[in-house]
Amino acid sequence: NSSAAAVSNLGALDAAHHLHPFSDMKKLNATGTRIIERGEGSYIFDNHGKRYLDGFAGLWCVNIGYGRKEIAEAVVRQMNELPYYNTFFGTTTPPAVLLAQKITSHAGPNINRVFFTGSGSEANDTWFRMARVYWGAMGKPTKKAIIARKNGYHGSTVAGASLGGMKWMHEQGDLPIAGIHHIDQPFWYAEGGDLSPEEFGLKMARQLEEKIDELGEDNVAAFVAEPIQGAGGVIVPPASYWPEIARICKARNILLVADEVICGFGRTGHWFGHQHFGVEPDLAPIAKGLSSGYLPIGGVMVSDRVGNVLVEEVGDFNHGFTYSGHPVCAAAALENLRIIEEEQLVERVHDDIGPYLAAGLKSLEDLPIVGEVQQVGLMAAVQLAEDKASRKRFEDKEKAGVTVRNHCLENGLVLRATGDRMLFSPPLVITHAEVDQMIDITRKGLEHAWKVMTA
Ligand SMILES: Cc1ncc(COP(=O)(O)O)c(CNc2cccc(C(=O)O)c2)c1O
Repeated sequence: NSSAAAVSNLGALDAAHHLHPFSDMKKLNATGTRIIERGEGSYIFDNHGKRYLDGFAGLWCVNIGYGRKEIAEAVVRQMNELPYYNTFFGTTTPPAVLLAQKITSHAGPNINRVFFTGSGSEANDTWFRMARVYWGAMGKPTKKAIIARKNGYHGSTVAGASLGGMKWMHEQGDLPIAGIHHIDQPFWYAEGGDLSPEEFGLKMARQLEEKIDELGEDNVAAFVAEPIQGAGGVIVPPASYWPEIARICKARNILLVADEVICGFGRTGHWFGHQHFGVEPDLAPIAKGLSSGYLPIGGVMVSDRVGNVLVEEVGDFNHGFTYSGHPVCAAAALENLRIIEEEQLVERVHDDIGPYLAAGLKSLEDLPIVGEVQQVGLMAAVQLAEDKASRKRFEDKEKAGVTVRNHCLENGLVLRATGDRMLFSPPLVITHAEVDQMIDITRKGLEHAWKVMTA
């Protein structure tokens, strides 16, 4: 109901007043922005009424799909009852309590507590401080260093961006901050050379042990990793990787942190990605699918190993946010999880639509441009290649990915390209027919890009 003039002038106003994340604003102002107005199921609609199949579920997050009125109704009820109150100074609110309980009911027997935040980045900053407080309380205050991975992504706060391994982010703002170290990523296609995936997985995991030896075990607090790297390109590690990582964390007495911001809440066909790999984290940041993006909320799932010390030994943990456990955001997340539970969406991903997507993606493998397909549940990547046999990638990786992405967009499909990897992360409610549509449009985009890149 904003004024008609303003609505018709949104593009110009956007350029004049609104700085976008991760965007070259000069280029964006020149090309203009696509104004998204509506969403329904697995589709979004722009202000010209054009419909797009959202193969990326917003930003990895709209797990239950768009337009679920139940969440709006739960939010209106809570908003009218108690629009905000905090959980500082001995107070709490029913949605925050009930949400913490519901999350931990899906997180395995050793995780029984949640610390709430407003985003996934804040969740990473939260465990970053929590891990050091934990080791202080354990009488090992020098265990402060965090080991993370190149090409990992953990957010845009100072600690989140430092924990992340994206060099091009570190260069803006003189990151990483002290005390954060990176080892290589388990990206076999690009970095495995002549090693088998299994050998490469072990080799990459053993870099953790080497880094611990280099830093000194008494100086290392934790290792953090996404079960499957998301923004880095949906990089599924070889099967040998996670068991070895878990073994090393246990043997060398460092905390294992699984960043579940993308992998959580059914994305992999399990409630959490670490469950797909059979490892148990001591700490796990969450966000995105927690509320399906309907309202901003994040948190850290805390194991009893850390939680009991935090409660029994630490006293005041001097950390937290105004919106930690925000009652309206928590109400939206509660309703979101109820839908995921009642419609058995996690099981659906594992037993039905995940395998269906896998079959669809497999049908693309015959294309000359497809170097590799990786998929777990409803999280997948198609690696583009100039020469399949040698795993040779295109010189201009960005151009290859953008060419596929733009062709798909023209044909009504939103896909994410990270360099020369096409990423899929559709809503968990996507139907078989919509997967067929997604695969068909992707095939056309891949064939088009092959012509462009080999012309
Ligand atoms: C693993 C992981 N951890 C933390 C964050 C940070 O969450 P917040 O954004 O809520 O602070 C993320 C977020 N991941 C994310 C966010 C925005 C864009 C893209 C992309 O792949 O283009 C990915 C993430 O993927």
